[in-house]
Amino acid sequence: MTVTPTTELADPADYKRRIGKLIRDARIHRGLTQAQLADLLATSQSAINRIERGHQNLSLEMVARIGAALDSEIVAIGSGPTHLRVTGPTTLSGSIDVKTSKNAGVALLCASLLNRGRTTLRKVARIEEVNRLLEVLQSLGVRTRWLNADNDLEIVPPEHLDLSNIDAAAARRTRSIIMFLGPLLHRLEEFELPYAGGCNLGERTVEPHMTALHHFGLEVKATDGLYHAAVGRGIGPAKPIVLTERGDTVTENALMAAALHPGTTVIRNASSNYMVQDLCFYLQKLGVDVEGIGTTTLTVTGRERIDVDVDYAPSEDPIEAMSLLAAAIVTASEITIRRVPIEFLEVELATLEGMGLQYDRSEEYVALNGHTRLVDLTTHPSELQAPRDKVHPMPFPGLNIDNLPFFAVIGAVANGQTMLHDWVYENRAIYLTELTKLGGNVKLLDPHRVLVEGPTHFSGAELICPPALRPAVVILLAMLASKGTSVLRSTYVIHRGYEDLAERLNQLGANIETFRDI
Ligand SMILES: CC(=O)N[C@H]1[C@@H](OP(=O)(O)OP(=O)(O)OC[C@H]2O[C@@H](n3ccc(=O)[nH]c3=O)[C@H](O)[C@@H]2O)O[C@H](CO)[C@@H](O)[C@@H]1O
Ligand SMILES: C=C(OP(=O)(O)O)C(=O)O
Repeated sequence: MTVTPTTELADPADYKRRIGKLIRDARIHRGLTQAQLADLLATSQSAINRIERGHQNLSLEMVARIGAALDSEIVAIGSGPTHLRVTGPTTLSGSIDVKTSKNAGVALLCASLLNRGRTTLRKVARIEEVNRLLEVLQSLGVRTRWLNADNDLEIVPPEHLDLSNIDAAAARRTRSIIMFLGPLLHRLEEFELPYAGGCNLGERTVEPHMTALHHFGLEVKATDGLYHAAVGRGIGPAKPIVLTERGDTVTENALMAAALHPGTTVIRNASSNYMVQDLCFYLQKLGVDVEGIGTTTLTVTGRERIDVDVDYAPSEDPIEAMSLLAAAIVTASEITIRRVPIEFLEVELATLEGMGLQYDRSEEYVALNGHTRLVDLTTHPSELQAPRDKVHPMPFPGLNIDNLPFFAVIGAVANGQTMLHDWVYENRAIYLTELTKLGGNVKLLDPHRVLVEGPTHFSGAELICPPALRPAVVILLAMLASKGTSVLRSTYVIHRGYEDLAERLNQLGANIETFRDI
């Protein structure tokens, strides 16, 4: 990724000179010659000279390496927000692989706390949500290590977990911290966890989690930004746990609590969604008996203690696959999206077919987890019509709630009116109206219903990322189709769930520059 630090008004040559001067000052401060710094960086003295005079474009990696070599905060990559500058309209071409899912990644990181042995997770998406959870795990004394460029990740919990130094700032940036409750209730009798955070999607209850885990003796009081948890020992579910909402993370929390409960637990109205299935397959590798995977009744026979070295490869992300499909559709491009977890995208594809999307689908093959069915999809530029009926999500095997927002930008390039009904989130649909700033015709009928009228001729504009992952990506995709230059500011929320999205779209022919204020 090339990151260009900038202030909005600075001329590009000027910020290169400013960075060059910062580097020169830091080098002199460290008492190094240009040749000595060049040696440390395995480059030439003339390259350092060019950098210091502001005559050289710098990659993010190079700036980071210079910062490390000079032990200088001044040239280290700052912690300020990153922004994207998109030049469009773009036509994409080529192939792209779907990465493994954020939602299985975070569940598996939490589940690794059940195991006293070593967990190796293969090809984990290197995204900010994972980074936050790794920071929290490390602050509890868990050893975590990226093993290679394939993003294989090793996790080794300590004999005793210490919550006294928990990284509360990292914990508060993710909702997934709530999934520490299930594993922790077996290891600690009393503990505190910061409130779950994450995207701003309106009220999101944690009550179903508390009710499910109460069956395992967990009592939680929430005050002063903390969940105060106390666990009654020797308590296990006396009857099936009936979830009041078919939520993904609540199902995962109940599964994790059941995994270390040495009896049989039945979970009804369980989610059978992709991340839940990945978690179940991992639990099976830990020696936990799980029946009913892919259905809404899970029967788990847990173990008193789990201590195994285990290797697991989570499956590909259906939401990233949908994002890439949407990218191809809005830019009217022919691309091949490889490793699409087709069983979690059937309704989305059927809806798109109904709208007129032309595509080819390869034979199915199996993901590295040994279970999930994958295909490669090749899109063809197609004239789309708005769907006759509203597009609405349902728990799996319905249309995934996280895929619904992409139908806003797809509806915008289709002929006619597309109605989206997001009954799930109190406050996510509202962000889709940001498409109007790029020329879209998007009306919020009420907090849950959006009407999109197409076709749209998008044109570039400057926007701040909405504080919600999928709507933010929807805006980015519309920018790919927009004529002229667009700027999308403060993109952390996108990095929360996508690894190198801008760079990977650039490999397909997009023109997206990442920059940062200094
Ligand atoms: C880390 C992770 O895996 N996150 C996913 C998970 O979050 P998670 O499992 O945390 O989702 P929530 O429990 O917050 O559910 C999302 C919203 O749907 C409501 N609700 C849910 C189920 C139900 O049967 N009835 C109902 O009303 C909830 O009250 C909430 O407002 O599931 C969400 C819904 O699929 C996805 O958007 C998230 O990407
Ligand atoms: C809402 C989402 O996730 P999370 O549960 O991490 O907020 C999402 O993935 O779009």
